[in-house]
Amino acid sequence: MTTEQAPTQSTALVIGESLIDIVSRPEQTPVEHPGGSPMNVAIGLARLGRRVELATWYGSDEHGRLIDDHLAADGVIVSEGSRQASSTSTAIAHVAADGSAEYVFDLDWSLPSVSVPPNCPVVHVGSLGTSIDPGAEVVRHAVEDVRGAATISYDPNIRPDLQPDPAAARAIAERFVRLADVVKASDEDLAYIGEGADPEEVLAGWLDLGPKLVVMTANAGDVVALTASGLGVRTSAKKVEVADTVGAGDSFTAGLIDGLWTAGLLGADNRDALRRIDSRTLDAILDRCTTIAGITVSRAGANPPRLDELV
Ligand SMILES: Nc1ncnc2c1ncn2[C@@H]1O[C@H](COP(=O)(O)OP(=O)(O)O)[C@@H](O)[C@H]1O
Ligand SMILES: O=C(O)C[C@@H](O)[C@H](O)C(=O)COP(=O)(O)O
Repeated sequence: MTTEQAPTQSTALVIGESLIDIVSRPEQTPVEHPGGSPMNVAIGLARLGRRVELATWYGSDEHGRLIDDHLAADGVIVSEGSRQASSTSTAIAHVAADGSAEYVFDLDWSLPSVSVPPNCPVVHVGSLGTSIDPGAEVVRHAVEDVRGAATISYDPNIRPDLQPDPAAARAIAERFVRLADVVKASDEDLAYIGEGADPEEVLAGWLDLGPKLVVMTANAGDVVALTASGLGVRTSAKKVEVADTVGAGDSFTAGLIDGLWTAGLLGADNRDALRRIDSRTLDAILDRCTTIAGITVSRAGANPPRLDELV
């Protein structure tokens, strides 16, 4: 008699901070939303129908329960050991009249270890999770270990308040760029670490460090994507009425990972195919990413769309 085991469903692993965004607007009472760039990416992927595990670090306090409920609502699996912080981190997001946000953080990022789920074609890391020790060092080792099997996606999502030295922020970012296959950065990230250099040139320079695909987003401006095989693609952001831009880049990143997944370009075995992605496939993926991010900016907080909103 043979026992047949169902194949394990592919699972994306996201590693990074979960926190509570306390969104403060002029002359309004602050509102609390679960946030943290990597957690937003995990939610974005889950809403696009992907199985996602999140290795993160938060407490079992009231804020932690808000995060639990938020992740459970979209079926994101929380890695064991993620809920042992003494308190849940917070980010006060000051939203200006134009919808742009600036953050002030109260953070603890100390996750002790990371275990990778079976059948994991992609690992996404970034933001504070790759820049704040002691957790960032654990993330770097995890990425070094898993890159033999999985595609690595990275978003520096630099917060100058926490990384006041642009050269140091650049050195940290580039350690991860060297390990990554796909990098998404905003023009603001690139301008900050470039210290006066053209953001597009900083982006292009990153291709020499190893990634197969690098993408720059710029609020309502164009998206620029460059590949290691020499392709360059430019796409416009969608014209939408902006509620706020919280989580826009994260929803874009979720769309990017999801699009590459559908195109069969994830997993270490597909690194060369990713490098050779054609312009039609890349154009279509980026166009869908701008739709996803456009929906996110059209509503309050990091609230990315579900699949049925994209038809
Ligand atoms: N004002 C806006 N109007 C339309 N789309 C926007 C706007 N701001 C952001 N987006 C969308 O979100 C994407 C990511 O925005 P960006 O602000 O660069 O990311 P981040 O949140 O990482 O700073 C953009 O490429 C665009 O598609
Ligand atoms: O993790 C952070 O840096 C702050 C988050 O709380 C916030 O949700 C965020 O990062 C949004 O990121 P964006 O996509 O770059 O707007």
